[in-house]
Amino acid sequence: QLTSERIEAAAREPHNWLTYSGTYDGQRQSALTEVNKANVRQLELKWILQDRVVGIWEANPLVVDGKMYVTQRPNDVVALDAKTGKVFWIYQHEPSPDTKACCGANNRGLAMLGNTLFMATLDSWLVAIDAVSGQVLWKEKVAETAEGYSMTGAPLVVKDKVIVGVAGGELGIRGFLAAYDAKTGKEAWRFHTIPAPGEPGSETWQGRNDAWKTGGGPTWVTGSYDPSLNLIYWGVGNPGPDWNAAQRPGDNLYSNSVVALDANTGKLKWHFQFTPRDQYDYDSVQIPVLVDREWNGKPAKLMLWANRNGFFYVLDRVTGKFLLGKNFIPVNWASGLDADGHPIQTPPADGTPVYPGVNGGTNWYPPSYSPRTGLMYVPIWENYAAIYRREEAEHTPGNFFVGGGFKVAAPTPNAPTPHMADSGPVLNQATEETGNGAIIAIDPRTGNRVWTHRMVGVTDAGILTTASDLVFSGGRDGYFYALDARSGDVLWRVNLGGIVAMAPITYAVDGKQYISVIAGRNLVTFALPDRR
Ligand SMILES: O=C(O)c1cc(C(=O)O)c2c(n1)C(=O)C(=O)c1cc(C(=O)O)[nH]c1-2
Repeated sequence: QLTSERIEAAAREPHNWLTYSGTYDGQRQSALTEVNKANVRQLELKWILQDRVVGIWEANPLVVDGKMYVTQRPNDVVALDAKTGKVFWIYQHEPSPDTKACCGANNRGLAMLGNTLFMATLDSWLVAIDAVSGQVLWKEKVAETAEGYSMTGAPLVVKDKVIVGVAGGELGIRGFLAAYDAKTGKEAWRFHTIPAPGEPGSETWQGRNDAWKTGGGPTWVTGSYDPSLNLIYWGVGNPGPDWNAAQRPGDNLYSNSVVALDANTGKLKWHFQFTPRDQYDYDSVQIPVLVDREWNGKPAKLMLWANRNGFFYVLDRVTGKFLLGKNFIPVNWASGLDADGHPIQTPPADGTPVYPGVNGGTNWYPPSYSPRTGLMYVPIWENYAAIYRREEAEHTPGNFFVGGGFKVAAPTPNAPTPHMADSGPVLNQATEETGNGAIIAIDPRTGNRVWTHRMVGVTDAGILTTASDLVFSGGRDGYFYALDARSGDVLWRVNLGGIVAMAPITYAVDGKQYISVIAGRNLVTFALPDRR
């Protein structure tokens, strides 16, 4: 039985991976050390699970007491033996073909409580599934496909509730987070990321009277949770329409913000907006990384955030106060941050390149933080810009509401596979991307880069760190890497032949450490050779 107490203390059972980021703090750091710098080169293939569908596979598996649970696109759930890869059961939900998702039939994984798994489906159902039998226990409709909503993120279980976010920032939605009773599926609270007239924040929507109704603010990546403060932290995406900010004068709260909500009631405790009145699609949906360490000589509860807009931030997570900010790549949409962390916006002239481009300096890819090195590890895109075209957007329910378009500014030769190339019922917005991917280590005390590991092409992969000072990640070039967490040196790499588009995880069964990563259609699991 997976209790909420066990999830809260997940760091104490590193043989399991109990929630999206491994632990509630979003650090994606494992205490397992069997695989270390000296032996990582000996990692060998243990088993592979192949997806039935072609397309980018972004799911984060959960591992609970020797069993693994993972989703496959569009909305299959697979239960398997974490040691051998033997499949126990597969549950298939076929999302309604009417569903429009901006960026592919993505699904990033499950949440679990007790013996129940929770999946948010592309057509916006929250489905509760019995982890033993694969049977549906209950299903709730979270939002309407016809209004432009979809769901691609993994839910987050907090105490007795399941919290879900929505996608649809390009489709004229009004974003929200919703909490459901894990047993019954009854809705417990809903927090709208775009305030209605009269609510606090509504003064930042000075456009047409109903601009807030189609104001975007999606919540498509899983947030973090601090049990000591009982606060849920969740990133909010772009305002709508995306490119034509002229249609929505004002700062457009709570788009491109982090919101801190009371976990019991969904009431807003504080917010911090990274990109007011965005016109570049800088969704601030990155995973909030919660870190307890000294700040100015005193113990502090911090939040670290490398944002899609190209800036790295340190916030006080009790109050939301801005402590430090610095760009981690060259940017030209802002000349810097003011004393409160607000960007000093310097919009480049229309028709000229904006850095970073539409995919940002980083995106949804999970970062990692190691309390051992004190460094934050971030997958980034560099040398990557977009030129925007802005025009009047007209809203029709369920259709794209973007107000223009963009093209990638400077395609590099031999650009890698477009990551939004996809087929099926889902519409794609972007067809080409370029730039260089890298993994960087940032020192939170200064915001400076400590090291950079450059890749061929860009990356969609998140990062796992371990207490043996290893950094695992991959790229669109198909390589899976182990780097030295202190120097960034490549200790081991293997070509898996497909895009690595999730964060690796690690777990142990019968005392043996495994490392799983998805590349292309394959979930590949490695371990050290068995001792004979
Ligand atoms: O505004 C939204 O609702 C929304 C949703 C999603 C998604 O659900 O995957 C993406 C984006 N925006 C987006 O801007 C983006 O760059 C993106 C990349 C990806 C991906 O899975 O690689 N999804 C999304």
